[in-house]
Amino acid sequence: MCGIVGMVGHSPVSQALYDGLTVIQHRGQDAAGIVTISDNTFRLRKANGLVKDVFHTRHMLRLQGNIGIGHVRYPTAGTSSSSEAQPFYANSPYGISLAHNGNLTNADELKSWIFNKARRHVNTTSDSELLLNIFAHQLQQAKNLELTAEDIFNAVAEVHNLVRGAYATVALIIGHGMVAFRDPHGIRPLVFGKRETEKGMEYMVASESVALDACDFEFIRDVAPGEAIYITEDGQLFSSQCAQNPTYNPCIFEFVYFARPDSTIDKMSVYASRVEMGTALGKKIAREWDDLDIDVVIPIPETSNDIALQIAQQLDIPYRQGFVKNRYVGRTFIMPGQAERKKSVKRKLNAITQEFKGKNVLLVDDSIVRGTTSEQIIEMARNAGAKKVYFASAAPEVRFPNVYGIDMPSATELIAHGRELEDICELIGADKLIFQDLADLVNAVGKGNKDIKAFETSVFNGTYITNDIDHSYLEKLDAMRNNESKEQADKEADSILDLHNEGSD
Ligand SMILES: O=P(O)(O)OC[C@H]1O[C@H](OP(=O)(O)OP(=O)(O)O)[C@H](O)[C@@H]1O
Ligand SMILES: NC(=O)CC[C@H](N)C(=O)O
Ligand SMILES: [Mg+2]
Repeated sequence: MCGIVGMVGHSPVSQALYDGLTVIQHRGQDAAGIVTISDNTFRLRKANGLVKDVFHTRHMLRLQGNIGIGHVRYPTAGTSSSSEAQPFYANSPYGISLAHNGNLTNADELKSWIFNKARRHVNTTSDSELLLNIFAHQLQQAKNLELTAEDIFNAVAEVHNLVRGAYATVALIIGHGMVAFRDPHGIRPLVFGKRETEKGMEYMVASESVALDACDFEFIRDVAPGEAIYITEDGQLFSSQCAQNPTYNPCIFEFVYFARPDSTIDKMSVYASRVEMGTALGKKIAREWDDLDIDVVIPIPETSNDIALQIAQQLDIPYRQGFVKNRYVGRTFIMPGQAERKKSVKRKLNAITQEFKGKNVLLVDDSIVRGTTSEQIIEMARNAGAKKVYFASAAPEVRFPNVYGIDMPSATELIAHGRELEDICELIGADKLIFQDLADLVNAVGKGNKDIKAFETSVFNGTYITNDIDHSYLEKLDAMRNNESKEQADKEADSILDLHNEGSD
């Protein structure tokens, strides 16, 4: 999952963008970038790495201007090459720069369209660069040199007509301002807020509300599915619904894993939804495991902490933090390669022997995806002396690939794909295993906003909300992005793709 942020201010914005990116770092650890506008010129710095490593003082000094956007990347299309770090830039019309969270599902079609209809060449394999060029081409159709808000909204409407998939997007247009828009299903989150200053109102858009909190912006609201927000360089705000048939289908996995608990997405508190997940799963455990002989409930840090505490309370069993998390190792699931993910679990988590020795422990995680974490953690618990190791997942079995911005392209890499409970339990080495039911998960998250009639839940049930995903699409995606193919593509991209507009060192 990537993270995006954008700001229109009355004084330099680079520090607020940096701070905003730092608090949404959990959405992407691979690359980071900021672009600002000063004197009608883009100032860009982007590279592979964490926010703290990509931006040094010399870069921050270069990022002048009162308007800018930023991105943290977790690659889900193309390669991990720094040439595909964001924001991307197109020189025509006006000079546009764009950052994208999500994944387009008709990228091949769009690539042909952009060449044949717009005669534009896109040199990387990134779907986000395609999105930028489609948007740029549509803006080019405006009649007058000076763009109006209506011209911008018409361009977004045309983007919605052409592009399929998930896209929460923020873009800068030189001489005009900042545009943010969300796909017509609202799959990826996007919020905006305001901050009053002596010089006037400032605005920020971000993937998660926590970025607004960190930068002292007051939350205004979520950008609606299909809606676009346009803020001019001098701070006038316009908004318009640009999709014909928008529906509200946020990705449920944001609540399970991706988002920070202190964020609110589409009026639903991520923390509250995790507590509800704990209540529901606790009830299921009490219902289904009649010979309840659990001595202690232990979370697998960090995302499952709130869920495990609630399960412990529900079952009236002690809760202990039996694993210590190394604060210098990031999230393992969003690391780009399986080898690195596997190595990182032991570097990240270590057991406190006293909490395991001679006890029946219930380990709780938010989800089991590839099984990388659960398998190693259960072994660690046994090595620490646990008598019995039970395992609970706050999400149902993940059985289907994701095509909307979570890098799970290959069904065969998912431990629950084509397997039933007993097989999965045996594979991860647990004494007992339990998964949340999908209806309970939907209910736990949906409690916060009764207007959401359907979440994007494809990884659990194989129903893709955009209705354009079939077997052959998934086969192609698998061939292109399974572990081996990705490694190969990354190697090739590093050696071939040296032509890109990266900010210099
Ligand atoms: O079955 P797997 O493929 O291992 O994926 C699931 C695990 O990965 C995530 O943790 P991660 O380390 O990414 O981050 P966290 O610290 O936020 O829990 C998630 O919370 C699970 O623990
Ligand atoms: N996770 C995301 O949102 C990724 C955005 C885009 N598809 C990329 O790979 O850069
Ligand atoms: Mg985890």
